Amino acid sequence: MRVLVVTAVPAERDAVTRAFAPGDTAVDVIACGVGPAASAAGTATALASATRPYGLVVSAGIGGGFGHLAPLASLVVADAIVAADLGAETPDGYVPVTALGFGAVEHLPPAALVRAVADATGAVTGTVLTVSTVTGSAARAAELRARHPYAAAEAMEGFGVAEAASLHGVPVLELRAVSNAVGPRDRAAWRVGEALAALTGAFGKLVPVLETWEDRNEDRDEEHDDA
Ligand SMILES: O=C(O)c1cccc(C(=O)CC[C@H]2O[C@@H](n3cnc4c(=O)[nH]cnc43)[C@H](O)[C@@H]2O)c1
Repeated sequence: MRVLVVTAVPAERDAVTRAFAPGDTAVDVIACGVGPAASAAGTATALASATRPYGLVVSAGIGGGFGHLAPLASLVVADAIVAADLGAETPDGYVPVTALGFGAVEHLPPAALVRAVADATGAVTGTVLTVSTVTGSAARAAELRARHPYAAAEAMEGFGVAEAASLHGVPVLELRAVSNAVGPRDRAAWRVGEALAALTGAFGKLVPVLETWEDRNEDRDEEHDDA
């Protein structure tokens, strides 16, 4: 199975790439830029121009962690990838686009794969929010936590990657290494180096997981072929 890993910036791409042996052609890692629009455009382009199809897309990088669930340098694997600010403000509060009759605000990665990734890497599982604006206040963090009680992390690309993957019928995962706490802005407190090292460590443990998952999927495909 070929895997496409999508990061925002080159430092994240290189952290993921460091985990793989030179010449391993089963995994392609690309940096598409910051935010859901750049990541959706880059992922869709990569999927559409692939000469051999991808069996999985992974949105990966650093992210903000919610409270005690996801401390600095810990890992979060998404059991739900949720667009947290795709909607409308109304007098009664925020309304997601789905309540307005449009689109989607959530993608669900394959549950068995999420469990396997969590077991292999020690990642916490939870909702990973996609935001267009990094949270910078305690009030906004509390608002997001109230709206998404299972949120473990926030980042800026997962939902864009997931929309593109969904359009192409490819399953998606999101894996984040926590560089900072979600809350009042304190850029000096971000621990980017530690988070990137955690990301490399996590991907080093993922290869056997992906191979096992591929085998199981192939078994399932054969069962379907027989039916
Ligand atoms: O400054 C650096 O050396 C550096 C190295 C690698 C990556 C960065 C970034 O700033 C990447 C931006 C990327 O990070 C995600 N992110 C991280 N923390 C948060 C957060 O609290 N809320 C939302 N997003 C966050 C996000 O996905 C950005 O694309 C810097």
